[in-house]
Amino acid sequence: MRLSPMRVLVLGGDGFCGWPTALHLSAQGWDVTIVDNLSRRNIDNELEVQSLTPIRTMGERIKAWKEVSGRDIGFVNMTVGKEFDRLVALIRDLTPDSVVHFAEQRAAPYSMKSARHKLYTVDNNINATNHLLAAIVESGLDVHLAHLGTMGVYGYGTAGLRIPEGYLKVTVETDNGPAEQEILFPPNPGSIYHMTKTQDALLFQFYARNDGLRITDLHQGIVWGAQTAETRLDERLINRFDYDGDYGTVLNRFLMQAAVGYPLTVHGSGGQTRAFIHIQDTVRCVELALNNPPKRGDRVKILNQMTESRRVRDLARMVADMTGAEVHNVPNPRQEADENDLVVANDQFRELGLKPITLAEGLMQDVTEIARRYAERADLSRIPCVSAWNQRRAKALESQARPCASSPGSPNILTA
Ligand SMILES: O=c1ccn([C@@H]2O[C@H](COP(=O)(O)OP(=O)(O)O[C@H]3O[C@H](CS(=O)(=O)O)[C@@H](O)[C@H](O)[C@H]3O)[C@@H](O)[C@H]2O)c(=O)[nH]1
Repeated sequence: MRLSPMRVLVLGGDGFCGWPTALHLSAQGWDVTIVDNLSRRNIDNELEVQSLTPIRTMGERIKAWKEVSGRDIGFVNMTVGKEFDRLVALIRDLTPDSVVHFAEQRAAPYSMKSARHKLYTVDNNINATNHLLAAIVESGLDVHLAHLGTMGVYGYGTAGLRIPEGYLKVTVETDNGPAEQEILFPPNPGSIYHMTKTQDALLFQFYARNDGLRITDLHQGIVWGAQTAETRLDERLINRFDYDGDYGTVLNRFLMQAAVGYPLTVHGSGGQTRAFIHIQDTVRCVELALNNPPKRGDRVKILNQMTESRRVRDLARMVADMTGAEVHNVPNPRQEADENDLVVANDQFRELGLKPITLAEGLMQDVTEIARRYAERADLSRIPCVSAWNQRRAKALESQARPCASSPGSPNILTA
């Protein structure tokens, strides 16, 4: 029996999912090292926006965790997709059992902002994944890789199909009659960001088959909530909270908008149905994935990391009923279906023992309270989503923009 703690590298451990995951794994007894180039903080500078919650420097975060838990977390400042030799040396030096890979630009609107943002997202994300896979091979070590992927690889036009976990059963005609096969689910990304995750999936297929790498790809839905058991322990451990039009995700945005008295920004009819998961379940799922890796020689293990599907307008209604907020239907900057159904299989995590947190009012109030507590840090001019997917959407935004601001800084609402 192994007595030393399991070792894990958390790439992208400074981000919204990475930081609470690093803390959770450390609390569970894993020996954690964060690898991050702090790019998310630099993008805040570029966009001239900041996390609603006052996040601390990496040094302060790690010091606070040591004080609170008595446990050490290591930190290496590195760009995963650019510093190959350092990455190989780090893996050889630390001999991790697992690597969790969050080190990608994760916002669809940011990836669609301009040509430069498309190039950056493709370059950063695909190189990070390829460098990591090649580095694991180069190290000669048997390291399990768990990657944070997205539900968005499936697309949202699956016409009532219960979306399986990564692989689709198909019947093909052969000379001996019909035969069943399982193929990788056909990718159908809705943004450059989502497209990079579909490319990652191909890299995983190749390295698993060619080099026998053990890989888990977690197809995660939209995360909501802000805090986990560990980030709540001390204000210095607080997680980031994005509310701006590029990085804020829909439910957290609605809860924040309600808290600061800004009408809820439903894109189009709000008939878009998406998969959701609470941040506490995210960290639990990553732990479950690390504790249940595929065997060497197995195909890539793909799990749908979501707990429930909801329609955007239903979420807006729930938040409005809870808080009294107004709901505005605004022109949709995205090239996406106005209405879609979404039924998703998540049997594997349930079989591993996940007891999903659902959209209970109590937890939504928790987020609202955080938003209220830090409301004075909000810059309301950063709330509208202004990154358009294409010229047609950009024109629709421009032509329908009718500022109703009565004073500087008040909501610049677009009416449909
Ligand atoms: O103020 C808003 C913001 C968004 N939406 C709509 O809400 C839906 C979801 O948007 P989102 O920004 O919450 O989520 P998305 O861009 O899909 O991306 C997020 O969720 C993905 C999971 S999934 O959506 O692909 O399942 C992750 O991969 C990404 O990293 C994460 O940023 C979209 O139809 C969008 O048009 C609104 O109606 N109003």
